[in-house]
Amino acid sequence: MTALITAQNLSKNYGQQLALNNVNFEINQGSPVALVGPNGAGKTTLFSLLCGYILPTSGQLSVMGHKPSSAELFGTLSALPQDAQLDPRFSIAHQLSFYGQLQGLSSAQSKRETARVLELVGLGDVAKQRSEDLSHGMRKRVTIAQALIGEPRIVMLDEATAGLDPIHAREVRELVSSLSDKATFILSSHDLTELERLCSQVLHLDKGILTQHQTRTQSEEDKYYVTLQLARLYDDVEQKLNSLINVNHAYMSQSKEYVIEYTPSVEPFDIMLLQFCYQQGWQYRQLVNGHTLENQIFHKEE
Ligand SMILES: Nc1ncnc2c1ncn2[C@@H]1O[C@H](COP(=O)(O)OP(=O)(O)OP(=O)(O)O)[C@@H](O)[C@H]1O
Repeated sequence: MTALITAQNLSKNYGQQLALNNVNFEINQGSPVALVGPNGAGKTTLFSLLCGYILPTSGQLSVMGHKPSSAELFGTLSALPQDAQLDPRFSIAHQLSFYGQLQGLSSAQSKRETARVLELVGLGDVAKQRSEDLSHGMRKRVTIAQALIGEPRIVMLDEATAGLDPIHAREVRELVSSLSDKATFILSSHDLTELERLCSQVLHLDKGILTQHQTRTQSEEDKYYVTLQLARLYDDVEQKLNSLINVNHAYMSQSKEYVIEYTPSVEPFDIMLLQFCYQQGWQYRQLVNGHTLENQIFHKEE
């Protein structure tokens, strides 16, 4: 499969400030991709490079085989900035049609396109309303509809759920998931856990350095690991886990959370472990096969 986006030895300096440091990655068409990292990690810089707003200091970036700012990519990639606002003076339909016309659609085409994208985000009935009549979550969905005008193949959403309450944030995630067959979404966020289930690939940036991680598919080397989260702190958990016959090594990865490497046997290890928790009187919160993504990224210990 040809990659949709390829970055090779990509670096970006702002004067003395190194924002991206020799970054390499590939993004294929399909499931959403998460771009995660703390403030100042380089996420916006990477988005800006992909959009062709700025040029790399060194290295190559290719979007569908073209340089980001090239004319061939017009209309195939869209980006929604974190602080995208709707104009309170105009109806939703009026604004979206205007964006359609900016993309080169005729008035009639842009009206049809507006109806299509509003339908896609489940807001076909708000076309005549103004943004102030809509909830926060609905406004966000309208801006996502705006990003879908012209059927781009890549849609980049910067902090799509920032400032939304948990219910609206979940709605946006579900919307992105349901639209994943229409475009490849790249979502940036500070919050890894919110994107872990939605995205199949995570690009983790920190101080301009990138690491790539696959979610969902469990790698071979992760096969005989489980991550156990207990509901509370108990005494000597690590020691007791290490005394179990099938356990090769258990360590506390963070408060109340333990990563356990085991040797498989006839009895499924997870059942045995839960029975052990029950015998010890330990209440558990969750048991995950393999390392959690958070552990893969932040707790590469031992
Ligand atoms: N125009 C600029 N001039 C100088 N330095 C900049 C510029 N833009 C970004 N930087 C610096 O580059 C680094 C990466 O910034 P960037 O905005 O890409 O990070 P980010 O991950 O998007 O952060 P946030 O989550 O806070 O938006 C930071 O150290 C930032 O201060």
